[in-house]
Amino acid sequence: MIEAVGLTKRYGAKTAVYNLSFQVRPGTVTGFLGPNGSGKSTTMRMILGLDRPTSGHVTIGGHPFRRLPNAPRQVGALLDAKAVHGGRSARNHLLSLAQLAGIPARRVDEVLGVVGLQDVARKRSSGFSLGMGQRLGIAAALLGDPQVLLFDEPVNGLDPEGILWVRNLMKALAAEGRTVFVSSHLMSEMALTAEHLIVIGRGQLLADMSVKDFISANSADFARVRAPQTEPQQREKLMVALAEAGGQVMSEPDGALRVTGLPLPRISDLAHDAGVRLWELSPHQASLEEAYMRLTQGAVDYRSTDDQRAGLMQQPPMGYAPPPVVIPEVPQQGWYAPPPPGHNPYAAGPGTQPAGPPAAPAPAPAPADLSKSEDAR
Ligand SMILES: Nc1ncnc2c1ncn2[C@@H]1O[C@H](COP(=O)(O)OP(=O)(O)OP(=O)(O)O)[C@@H](O)[C@H]1O
Repeated sequence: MIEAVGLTKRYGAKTAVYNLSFQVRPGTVTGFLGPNGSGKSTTMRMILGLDRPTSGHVTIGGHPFRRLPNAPRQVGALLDAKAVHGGRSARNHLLSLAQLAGIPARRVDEVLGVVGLQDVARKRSSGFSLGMGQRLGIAAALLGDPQVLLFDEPVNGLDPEGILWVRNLMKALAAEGRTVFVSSHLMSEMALTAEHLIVIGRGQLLADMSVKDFISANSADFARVRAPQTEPQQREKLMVALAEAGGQVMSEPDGALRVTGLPLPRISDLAHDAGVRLWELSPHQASLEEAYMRLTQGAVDYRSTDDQRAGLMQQPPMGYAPPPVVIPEVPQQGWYAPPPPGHNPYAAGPGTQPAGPPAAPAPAPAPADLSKSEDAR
């Protein structure tokens, strides 16, 4: 088990991590989430004894990393897959790590097989793709067959097959009773891999709970309702009926209505009573991404100016009750189901907007070189 108590790290005037307390338990994959610059890498580096906490402490199995007997056999980590001597072959890189940790050479060939690099084991790692480098980094983490594993963005650069492989590997390691702590920005992947989440923002704990609880605590399920778009007055009538019955109604860019606060049968009855035909009435469950965005949006440091124009900085809460006639639009595109394949009968309807991909995040300022230990920087 990993246990952090009051963990704080300051770099001069910058507080990277503040008063962080959490436990990472064995037997499950624990996801570590947070916006860029929120302190995830700094926390992982403190867990691994590479950065010294300004205050507080963190232990693995009850010991600070630096006092763990035979640490490489107990803890494996992938922090920066690029931290490899490019002139060495994959096998020689792992052999040198194994030698330092007193691990037999045959284990090197074993882990090369596990990560699927056996055929390129004697090639120089400088020629490796991003995904191959990640696999080599994962091999290094597995070398000592450790009970505790930390992975910082392990699927970075992997193709879909590689992502699936990492997902299954993390789950299998946890199912063997190991402690698996993994950071990622890929929410859809985290939703499939992790059972538990630790979420931080600006260095502080925002959530420590199961994925299921996290989603239900930070999002609301909603109904999607669509009246015939060829008859705008029907849509107006429906909006008024739903709002008068206490529903919170928001307009999606393609003209559908997103309704919270009313169960589906009630929406159906209200539409019937108002004499409005429905083209769609469907339940929608919020995703981990939506719940995450909702929780962390106040803690995002680096944001594209496009996002500001799109209103991502002032997103109204789900409980926002609009005036009966002027219905706000759902500000974030891409959070709802895509239109059906093939001919889309709603595509030409009023209020339809192209559902482009979410704006790319702004490039963060050049980060400090985290591949070196604090003492070396
Ligand atoms: N050695 C350092 N000196 C000064 N500031 C640092 C140093 N290391 C990290 N920071 C700062 O601490 C904050 C947390 O950085 P950290 O890399 O831990 O965040 P992160 O959550 O891992 O980010 P990302 O998701 O982008 O990898 C950032 O503001 C970063 O600039």
